[in-house]
Amino acid sequence: MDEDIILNIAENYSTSSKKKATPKSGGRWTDRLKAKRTAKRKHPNDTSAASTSEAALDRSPRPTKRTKHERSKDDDRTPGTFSVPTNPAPQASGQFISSLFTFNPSVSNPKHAVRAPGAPSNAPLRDLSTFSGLGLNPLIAAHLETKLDIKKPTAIQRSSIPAIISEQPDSTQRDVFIQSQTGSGKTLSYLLPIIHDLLPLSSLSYIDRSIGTLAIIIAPTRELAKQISDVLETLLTLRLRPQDENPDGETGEHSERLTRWLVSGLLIGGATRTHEKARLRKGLPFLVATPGRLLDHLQNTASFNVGKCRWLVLDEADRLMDLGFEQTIDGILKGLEGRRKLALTAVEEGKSHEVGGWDWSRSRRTVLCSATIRDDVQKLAGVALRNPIMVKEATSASSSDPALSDSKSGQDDPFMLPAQLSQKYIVVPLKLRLVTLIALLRSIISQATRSTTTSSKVIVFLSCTDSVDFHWHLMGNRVPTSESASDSEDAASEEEGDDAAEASETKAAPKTKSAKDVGLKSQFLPQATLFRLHGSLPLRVRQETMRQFVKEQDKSSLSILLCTSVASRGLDLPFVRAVIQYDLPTEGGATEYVHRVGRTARVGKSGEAWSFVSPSESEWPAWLSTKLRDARPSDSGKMEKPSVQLDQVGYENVLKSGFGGSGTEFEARATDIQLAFERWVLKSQQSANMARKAFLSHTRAYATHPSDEKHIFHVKKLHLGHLAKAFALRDAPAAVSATKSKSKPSKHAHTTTTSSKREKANGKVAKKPVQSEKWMHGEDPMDAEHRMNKVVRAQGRMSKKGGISIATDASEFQIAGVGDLAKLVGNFP
Ligand SMILES: Nc1ncnc2c1ncn2[C@@H]1O[C@H](COP(=O)(O)OP(=O)(O)OP(=O)(O)O)[C@@H](O)[C@H]1O
Repeated sequence: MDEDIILNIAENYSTSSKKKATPKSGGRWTDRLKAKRTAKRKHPNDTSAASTSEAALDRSPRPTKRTKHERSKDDDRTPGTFSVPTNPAPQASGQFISSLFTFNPSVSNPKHAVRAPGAPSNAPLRDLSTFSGLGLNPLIAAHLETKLDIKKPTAIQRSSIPAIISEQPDSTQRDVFIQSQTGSGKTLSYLLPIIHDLLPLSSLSYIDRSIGTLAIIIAPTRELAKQISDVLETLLTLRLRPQDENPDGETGEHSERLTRWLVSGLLIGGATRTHEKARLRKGLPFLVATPGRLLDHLQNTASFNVGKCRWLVLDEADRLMDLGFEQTIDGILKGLEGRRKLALTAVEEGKSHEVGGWDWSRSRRTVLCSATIRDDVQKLAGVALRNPIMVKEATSASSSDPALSDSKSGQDDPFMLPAQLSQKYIVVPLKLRLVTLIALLRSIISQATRSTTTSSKVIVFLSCTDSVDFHWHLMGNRVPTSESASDSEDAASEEEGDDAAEASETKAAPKTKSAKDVGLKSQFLPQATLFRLHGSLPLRVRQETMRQFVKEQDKSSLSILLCTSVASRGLDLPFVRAVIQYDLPTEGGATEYVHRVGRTARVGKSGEAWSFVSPSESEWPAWLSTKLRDARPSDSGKMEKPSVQLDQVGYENVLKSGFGGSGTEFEARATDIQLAFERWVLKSQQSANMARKAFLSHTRAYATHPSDEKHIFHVKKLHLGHLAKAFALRDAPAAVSATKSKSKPSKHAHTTTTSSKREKANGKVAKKPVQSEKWMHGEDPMDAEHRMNKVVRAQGRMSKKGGISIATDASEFQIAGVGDLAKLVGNFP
């Protein structure tokens, strides 16, 4: 099955790539000249022929000529099988190891230097605004300042707090839609007003937790729910005192913890239902929950006392919609309404033991938060919100009014990003993706260790769980065991806890006995600890990962988190220096991009966002920038410019920065690392399986880009043989999948799709296994490696001879000399 998919794709690629027009510009001048000459030879009368010539498609940076024999061999090649032009591989081996730096499509150079980021747009305000000046209970304001070091509100807090706590009759009955850029403090913008509203209930003589649930916050993922719950608990542990008491004294005769009754609870699955029911029975005035679990208790837990609920918050509304929670939320709204009616009827009929004084005339208010406004979010707002006020950031004290408006006003708003965020992209040939990632991470580590700030974390987004698992094991040099490889398979479903998740959580428990063992060291990334996070890991592994990743704040110890989009929404991970989108989002398009990059540049801090773009995806940056909005003031002084541009950085500069050396030395070092990774894949059956699985899952994920993005992301445009290299696979995809389908080494394994098919059709059986399989069976793979190294060295010499100008700006970030790197590679795997 897998094999068929790959074969089809590979054949399609072959056809389409030949039809593809060659760009007339971009690449090195030697390559362009070469292409032009070749085209002229083939089509002497056609001046435009260079753009379509086959020869021009080969944009090798190596300016050597291929022999006729080599050319014809290359032209016959099927995707994924590549010869080494200057050093033809021995025919006997049956396999060629593709050089990293040959046969890559040309990549145009950056058009301009990376621009300086703007002034922070989501930082706490510097004007005279204060929390108490916004009308917030001074006890809460004092607590924020003295205990949490939060002194000034952010722009969204300045808009939302007065809007939510307002006692104007027309405001108290209205719901609220909060839209604000990422990392702008949305959580406090609703939590503070809710605590402000509930705090006065502390003076009621009968108040205790048995009052039931008064505020519910719904979050789309377990991680986010846990994070909100942690913030809430910090706020609720305030020892709030009446104003006439000494705010400095921790204890005192008249000291009273007003919030003692305001207990908060977390419903996210993972715990048994019986345990959750027991907590609900005791009473949880604050509840943070994932949608499915909440609905479950609304439908099945009789003791869930929620009839007096005053607040419902739908956080990360766009993610809730992405995950298909529309109906669940509808069910929750109906469930809450039903329970309220039942409670009220019970009071009216005298069946309830209610103490008097409760204001039943006050209806529940709903707050919906989102960093983006999309049609589906507006649809949800239409269902969940009643006569909503739209709250957006007010950029100055006097502009707080314009920040409140009818919810429809934001209809066509593009997504806004923090102005201080530096957004960069690298167009990387597929074969070079893996080594470029390593180089980029090494550069970032180097900068982080030399920087005076504490930002020392990097988040790398990948397309799927298999790819996260593979890269984590590969970069951490951990050969997967059946236990570590099966972590994902036995664990809970991606998002929140339903029955299956709960059951599998329990079942997976013995396998994850070492939940603490979630970080790996990488030889190529000195001082860094590698973590992984995806929705298929058991909950306790996910939680331990988050705990350790967040805990690490020492800049001498850099943390790298490899993850899927599960980490993109709402997670507030402090000190994230950079977000790398190694794989661009397959779902959610620009919205997902905004959320992912929003993990850095939070509350006024600086941050970098890097995106890996394949040559066939080169339209993506322009497409994306039309959907984004810059939060920097425009020339006219207006705050929001229509769009923001991403800056391109040349992949060669990244390689030089990460691997150092002079001239083209970085090519040899990148090759060494690539070969070390390839050896790791060949080291064991598990590693090889993991690499293949990651490759296949990634390819499948890639095929799920929505149809309106297919002009940029189409699997047919991917050269699967080159892509295999990025998964440290030496085999062409067909051989990969053929090997996958056999538990034993395949007798039918071939290096080319066509020969494989042909021989199968003829009923012939190949006698020689491919090189990689030979090595698995005790034969030496080094011949091929030596050939590849030789080619790279030869290229280096020839590049210099060819007079290509080589930038040597690498030393700025150089963190390991040739010797160090060689030693690292030597020790790996
Ligand atoms: N007024 C403030 N001053 C300083 N720090 C603040 C302030 N308000 C919030 N923060 C901190 O800013 C960080 C980000 O806040 P929060 O997670 O609420 O942002 P967000 O807007 O919800 O982000 P996202 O859109 O990614 O979900 C938190 O660590 C929070 O403690």
